[in-house]
Amino acid sequence: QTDKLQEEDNPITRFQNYLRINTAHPTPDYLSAISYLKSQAQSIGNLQTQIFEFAPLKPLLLITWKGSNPTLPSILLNSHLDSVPAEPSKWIHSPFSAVRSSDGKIYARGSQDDKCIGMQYLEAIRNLQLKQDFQPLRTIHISYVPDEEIGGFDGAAKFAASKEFRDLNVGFMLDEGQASVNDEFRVFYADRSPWHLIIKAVGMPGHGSKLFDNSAMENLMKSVEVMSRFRENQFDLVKAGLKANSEVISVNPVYMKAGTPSPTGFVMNMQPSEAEAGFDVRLPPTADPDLLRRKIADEWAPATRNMMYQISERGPIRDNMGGPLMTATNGSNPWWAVFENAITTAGGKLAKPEILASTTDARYMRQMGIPTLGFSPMTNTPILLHDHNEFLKDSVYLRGIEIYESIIGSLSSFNEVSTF
Ligand code: MET
Ligand SMILES: [Zn+2]
Ligand SMILES: [Zn+2]
Repeated sequence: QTDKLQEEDNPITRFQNYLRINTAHPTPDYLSAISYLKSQAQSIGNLQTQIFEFAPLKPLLLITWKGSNPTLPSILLNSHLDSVPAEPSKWIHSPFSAVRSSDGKIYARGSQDDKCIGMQYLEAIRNLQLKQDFQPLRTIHISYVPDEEIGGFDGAAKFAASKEFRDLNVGFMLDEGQASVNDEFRVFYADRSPWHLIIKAVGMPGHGSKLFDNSAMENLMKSVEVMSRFRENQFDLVKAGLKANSEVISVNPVYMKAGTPSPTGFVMNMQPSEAEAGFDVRLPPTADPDLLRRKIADEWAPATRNMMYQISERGPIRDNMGGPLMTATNGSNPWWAVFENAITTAGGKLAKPEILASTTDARYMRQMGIPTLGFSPMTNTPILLHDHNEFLKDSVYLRGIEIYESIIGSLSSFNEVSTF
């Protein structure tokens, strides 16, 4: 057969092809993702590519468009290669099929978080290269990093601390943000910091019928009650409109583990001697981590109630001066106005800068002192990251490319000598 249907090559199909690479944990296909992105860069031309491996089997792709004045600090556009897992049976389309519905919704794990921006950066550069009169003054780098969804320790953390990163002389960076449900673009100047908290109770085992004090389950449940009250108090501040979701400390249970297993489930007439629960905790940059540590030790998991706990702090929470890890969005940061103007010039409206409720790799670069904004150009879009049926509309995606053309054009042409 000679008339084999040739697949169309356009921004949407190129996005779909990236989405079809299964980069979900626990076995993200980094090699296929990188080879796809590299081939995209080659098809654009005039770009250099480098692959780093700061940890074994954790490749990182760097794409570079050299500026006419490479001595000026460069611009870095970051996105992560990996995705969280998906439960295919709960999706209306398979999570790695990137099906486009008749109303233009492209369904895929990663469509919002964050493969959209990874491809939009490239499409914007593709378009800028077609403009005869455009040549970047500053060098533009795009980084595709592994492992963001599992903390970034073998990805952005090692990258940011490397000599290779220092040599890029990055002056300003963009990383992922989050969708906006209205027609204003959202921008994020800080992230909340994640802690993984595990609390564990031990106690005397006993017959299922026996009432006694200090069982492991009783002790664990008391802690859960105390923590639920704290959670409610924080949530009340949000519900009352006093604080944004991202400005309070969130504590959400993510697993509970207890019981004596049996072939058909659990032994029902035994009270277990051990019980544990895991929590996702997020601290806004203004929170006092010492205060929370004390609260955990004294109230949430007190040794007096036979409780043990383990806090795993997932990344930095303070800057190098001991202050909150955030990027200025005022006159003290010359990049801010360039960014803001670029959005306006493209006909976009920008919402008031926010703290991100979740966490991104940006924290590692902010810690290196690099001004970093979180931005994913998705307006009028429900926030579906880590959710079932994650999708992005084709029209929103294409509009995002135009927004990035404006942003990348402005940032790379910014001629002021940096003063910080
Ligand atoms: C725990 S590190 C951050 C991973 C992911 N981006 C999240 O916010 O959950
Ligand atoms: Zn993400
Ligand atoms: Zn995510």
